[in-house]
Amino acid sequence: RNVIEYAADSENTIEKDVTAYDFPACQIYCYGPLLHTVQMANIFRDSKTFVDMKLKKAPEKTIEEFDAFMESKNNTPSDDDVLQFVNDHFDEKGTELEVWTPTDWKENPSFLDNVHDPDLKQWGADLNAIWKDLGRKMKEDVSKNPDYYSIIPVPNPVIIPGGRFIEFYYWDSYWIIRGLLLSEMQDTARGMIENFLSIVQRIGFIPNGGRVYYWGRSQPPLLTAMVKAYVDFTKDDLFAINALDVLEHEFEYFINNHTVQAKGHNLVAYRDSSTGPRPESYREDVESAKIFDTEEAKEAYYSELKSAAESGMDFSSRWFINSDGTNTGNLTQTKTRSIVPVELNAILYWNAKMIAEFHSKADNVDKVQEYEAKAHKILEAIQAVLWNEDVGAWLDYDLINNKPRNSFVPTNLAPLWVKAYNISDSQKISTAVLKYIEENDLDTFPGGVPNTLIQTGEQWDYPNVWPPMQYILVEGLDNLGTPEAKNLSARWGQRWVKSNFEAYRETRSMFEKYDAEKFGGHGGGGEYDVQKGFGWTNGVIIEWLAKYGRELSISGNTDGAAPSKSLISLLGVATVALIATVAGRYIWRTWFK
Ligand SMILES: OC[C@H]1O[C@H](O[C@H]2O[C@H](CO)[C@@H](O)[C@H](O)[C@H]2O)[C@H](O)[C@@H](O)[C@@H]1O
Repeated sequence: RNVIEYAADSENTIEKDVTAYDFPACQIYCYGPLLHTVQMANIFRDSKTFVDMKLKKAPEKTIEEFDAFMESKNNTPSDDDVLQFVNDHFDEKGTELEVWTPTDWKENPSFLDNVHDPDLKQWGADLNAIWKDLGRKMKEDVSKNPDYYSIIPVPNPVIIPGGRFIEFYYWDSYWIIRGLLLSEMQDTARGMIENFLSIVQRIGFIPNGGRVYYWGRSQPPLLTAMVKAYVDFTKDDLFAINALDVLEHEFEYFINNHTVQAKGHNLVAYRDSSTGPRPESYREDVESAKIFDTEEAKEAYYSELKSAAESGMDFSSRWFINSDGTNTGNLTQTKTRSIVPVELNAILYWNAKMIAEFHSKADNVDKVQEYEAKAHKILEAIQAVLWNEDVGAWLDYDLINNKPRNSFVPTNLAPLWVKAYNISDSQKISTAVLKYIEENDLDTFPGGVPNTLIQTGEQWDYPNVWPPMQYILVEGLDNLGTPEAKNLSARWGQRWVKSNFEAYRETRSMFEKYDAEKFGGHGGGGEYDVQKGFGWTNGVIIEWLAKYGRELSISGNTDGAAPSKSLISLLGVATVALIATVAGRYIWRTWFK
């Protein structure tokens, strides 16, 4: 049965989660000799291009013709031969989609009334208009002939991230949906959430993005939070109540498929259930896997890479564990499956709390107790394994060396965002966390807080700064509620808005990531060019224009970053030298002349 047949089953109780074999299109786009031959021929600059192309003939027929083609070329076709085969059998990338103007788009959403600075107001209006560029609708043929496409059919149009990402991405959609709600586009937001609910009903979980080749992994599970955002904005409690079965299913899917043990507690870690290299970055993975001698070792490495992709942080020194147990090294030391990540556990705690809250709206007393108890267990585990009193933050846990990973990542503060701590400890945590921020010099970067303090060339490492991570930090500090934490939160939020504005003023573009070192600078590195658009970036800025718009002004636009500790010590040395020189001269003149 294919995904459409799953959808047609109205009862839709999912007995198992899907595998690649449930998607006939997977024999083209997820694994096998055709995928290998085309991706290794290096005919497209971006490996994602090929897996996004539509088939001209049914998958089985295409495979048959591919086998004949290989035989005719003695199994050694030239790159030009392969290109010819691709042109004969595939349509261009993206032909399955139409640009879609959201029907509920409004010219002057009320968040703009909160923005007083005229330049920022105009920028807010420009961002609101970008929703129209990022709207995509699937052509009817996709649901009639899903086997001809790698895209996963969904009932409603979507807002995409932009650039090379022309399909939905799971965690990106959380910030997109919040931005849509503030832009008064409730129908579009609801349509996207309904797409996700239908995907869980058909597939059992939400894949990384809207393509069959992402079938083996998810992304940070934010569907329940999307429903919560929708209900908070619309007060439509019934929407949440009706979604409960699906939300529970997704929650259980994560627990059942991601649980690991640490210090006697059950926690969750990212993982992937497919085999082989990432189809969308096939050649890159095969190349970097060359250092491994055996097929088994290569396979384990592919799994680590795909698990890192499930985290959304692909790739980063955050996931490196080298032989001495530290995170220096390179991509081939990626060991995602052996690291207990702070934010994934915090998000699951949050999901359990929100599911309990939705059940309480329906007076389902037993279910409220059940999910409160699940939340409590996760919180206990987070407290016992991840919170680190000495450091003043939560730390990922290394299951190979059985020790915390004391290295900065914004997710170390993710429990503040989802309130995964004892609220009565707020003052103590605030003191500890602010000391941690100070010690790591995190307030000194003009372009935002970097994702790590280690430079590896990977896109989720220094100096790149990512919108969802700024959001987690800023909202987390705000939630903490102490005056000091709230003050820092507002400064970081406003700095981010100003820096994004500076980049926009210079380039007229919104980027997927930015540069911590440069106020108004965009990010780079990793395996593809920096992308523009950009869904989550726009969502976060719209939210913070609404939040800070009355007090924000960009006249004399500067970062307001604190001087770094190294700069302070440099200034200190310079001051001492100056005083010594002046004093020396005085002594020389008065005593010796
Ligand atoms: O093609 C390489 C990788 O691209 C995606 O990851 C990046 O973009 C996503 C969309 O904005 C974002 O969700 C993710 O955090 C980024 O790292 C994709 O999600 C990966 O699976 C893929 O391998």
